[in-house]
Amino acid sequence: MNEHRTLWPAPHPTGPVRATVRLPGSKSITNRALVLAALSDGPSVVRQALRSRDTRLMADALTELGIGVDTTGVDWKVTPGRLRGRETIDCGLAGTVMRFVPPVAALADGPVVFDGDPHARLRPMHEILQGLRGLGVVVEDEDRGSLPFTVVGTGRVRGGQVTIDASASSQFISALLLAGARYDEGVDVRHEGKPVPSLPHIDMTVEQLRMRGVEVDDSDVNRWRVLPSAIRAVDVQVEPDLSNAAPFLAAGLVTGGSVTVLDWPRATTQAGDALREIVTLMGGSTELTDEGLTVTGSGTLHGLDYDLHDVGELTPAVAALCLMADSPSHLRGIAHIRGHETDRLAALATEFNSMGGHVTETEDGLTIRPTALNGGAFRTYADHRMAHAGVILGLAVDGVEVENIATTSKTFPDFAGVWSTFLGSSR
Ligand SMILES: O=C(O)C1=C[C@@H](OP(=O)(O)O)[C@@H](O)[C@H](O)C1
Ligand SMILES: C=C(OP(=O)(O)O)C(=O)O
Repeated sequence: MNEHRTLWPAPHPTGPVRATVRLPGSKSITNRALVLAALSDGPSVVRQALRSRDTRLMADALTELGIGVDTTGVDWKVTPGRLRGRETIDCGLAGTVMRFVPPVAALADGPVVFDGDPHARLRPMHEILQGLRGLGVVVEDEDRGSLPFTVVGTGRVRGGQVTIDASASSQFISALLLAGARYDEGVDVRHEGKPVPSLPHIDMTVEQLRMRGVEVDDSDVNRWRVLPSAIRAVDVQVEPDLSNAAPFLAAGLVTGGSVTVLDWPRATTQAGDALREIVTLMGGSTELTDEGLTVTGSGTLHGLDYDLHDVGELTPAVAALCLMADSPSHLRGIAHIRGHETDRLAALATEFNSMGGHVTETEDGLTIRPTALNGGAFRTYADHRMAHAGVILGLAVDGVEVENIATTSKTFPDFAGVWSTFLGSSR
């Protein structure tokens, strides 16, 4: 049977879930740390790097470009070197690879070809390619504005001022900032267009740059300046991936149990930290201690009227929770997630409705009305977070079968095993 057609019976707990879990590292932090380590002035270590498809693709991409990336241990060692062209980079379906690596490849000494999974060719790239051109880089894409394309590296980049429309993805901005310190004039990036989504992710980029001694001015709205400088090699500790905590916290909330995610940071730029507010608004309680974050549910969920513009990657999990609420929900500000791993608004509406849901797509979000739900096959469209939505549904509904659960390997090693063990460890 084709692996992608396989259906995985989502565990359906029969009582309140009371369990603790330690989560793998953050994709966003790991991939930023790898890029910055590659551009640094000496070797450094990414401690407890996330070992998943997206981070392996990043390690492989940097290796192709001539960087030493030793991924044999829990801590990954990165040794910068001369950036090499005449290579081909596989981006898979990773936004962070297809957006963050081209500005690095522009510093290589020859052309670098980029391509990825079939769906990756549909993800927005035009504005970042235009941004690179505006900074003096030659990019050949036969006017596609998407993968595949070639970045013609010449060993150096002029840099300077550029204006792009980053309303489709914050990663366009992050990408130019991450490599910008290594350009002759640094970068001065302005955004013009509808509001930039996922601003916490840009804050994460700025924080990671400043940690390495790079001067960044983000004092104006829609403008980010990175001064030209060396990037200091710094060892970093990767935080647990808080967006991937969503299904685990949902287990406490949906079943009226209590779940602890260990090592939840007290302060973080991760978008997933918004789960604390969302869980509370839906009727759960949260407690943040030195051990981690504990979410306790009452077994009843309230509907949500919420703008997810800053934290769009949480939408599939939050929408699944809304499906089980006692009142309608309106999720707004997320038109851009039509350009994520799949068109997430369409995919969520289609799959939830096939389980008896009453979900309608709006121009920039979803309206979700509570109904009686049924089991059945839940399709995932090669999207890890669709699989998370499916297993959350399985918490409340018997007989949910999640297609291609292995798609979760994009950002979570052995999610199915960890999820089953976690639910099985409930006291
Ligand atoms: O920079 C990053 O690490 C990310 C930025 C966000 O992208 P968008 O701005 O395209 O939503 C987020 O959704 C994605 O999961 C990771
Ligand atoms: C949008 C996401 O990923 P990517 O980094 O591929 O854009 C995501 O993980 O939800």
